[in-house]
Amino acid sequence: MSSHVEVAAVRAVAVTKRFGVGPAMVTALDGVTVAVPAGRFTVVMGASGSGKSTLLHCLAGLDRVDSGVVYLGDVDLTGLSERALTRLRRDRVGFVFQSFNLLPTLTAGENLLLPLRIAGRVPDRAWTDRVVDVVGLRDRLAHRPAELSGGQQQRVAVARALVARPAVVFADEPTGNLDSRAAADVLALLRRCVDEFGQTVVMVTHDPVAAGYADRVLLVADGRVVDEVDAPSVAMIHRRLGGVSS
Ligand SMILES: Nc1ncnc2c1ncn2[C@@H]1O[C@H](COP(=O)(O)OP(=O)(O)OP(=O)(O)O)[C@@H](O)[C@H]1O
Repeated sequence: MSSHVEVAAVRAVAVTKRFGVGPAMVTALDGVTVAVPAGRFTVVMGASGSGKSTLLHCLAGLDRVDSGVVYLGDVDLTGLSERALTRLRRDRVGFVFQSFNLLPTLTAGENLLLPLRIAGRVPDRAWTDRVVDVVGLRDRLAHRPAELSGGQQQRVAVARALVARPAVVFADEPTGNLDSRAAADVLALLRRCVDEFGQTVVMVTHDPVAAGYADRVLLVADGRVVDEVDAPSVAMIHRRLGGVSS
């Protein structure tokens, strides 16, 4: 038996989330209890509409839950005011979305420092330099998004998520708009953030190949986490997905 004690970076306990009312009501999360281990790369998979993005948004404090509790570290997000939640998201959470969400008028360098500037924080030069090197953007910092490839834009977005040293980086289909080569670059980059910085990463994806980069895969079906697979092979993910996505 392992004596290793897994520390959760973020946890959901009996979380329920519904959208709409009456006959149009959808239960997107149906009593989810799950822990995301710190310093690991966790991937969330499942069929379309199974609740993956809703789970990510609830874990990240982007969406309020209807019942249950979400803990980021030991902070109960459900007990926070809007203001406190906004501050916590700004200081403790990084986001990467499918659409890169960069400001077109700013350079890559300005984009990646924007959240810190908005927060009134002074960037840590040594850390920012390290992040820029890891994402491989040193010679692109003066370029605007339109002058960058999709893969490069997404790497700026990953750097932007990292510079504030968040407790958790949440990524929702970060490779969804990329060709397979750029996607592989971004996935390798996220993997490196975990291995070199001890960053906690949680990523929603449809792509079993992307799941092959993960330490753990959470399989979601009908608003529930129905399986957890450690150190999955791509073939294993295909098999398990086949079992839940009918
Ligand atoms: N804002 C919303 N209003 C109404 N229903 C919603 C809303 N967001 C999600 N839903 C519903 O909740 C369920 C779960 O949606 P969610 O986006 O979490 O699924 P998903 O697994 O991420 O799907 P996909 O892979 O297609 O992105 C779906 O039935 C969806 O239609």
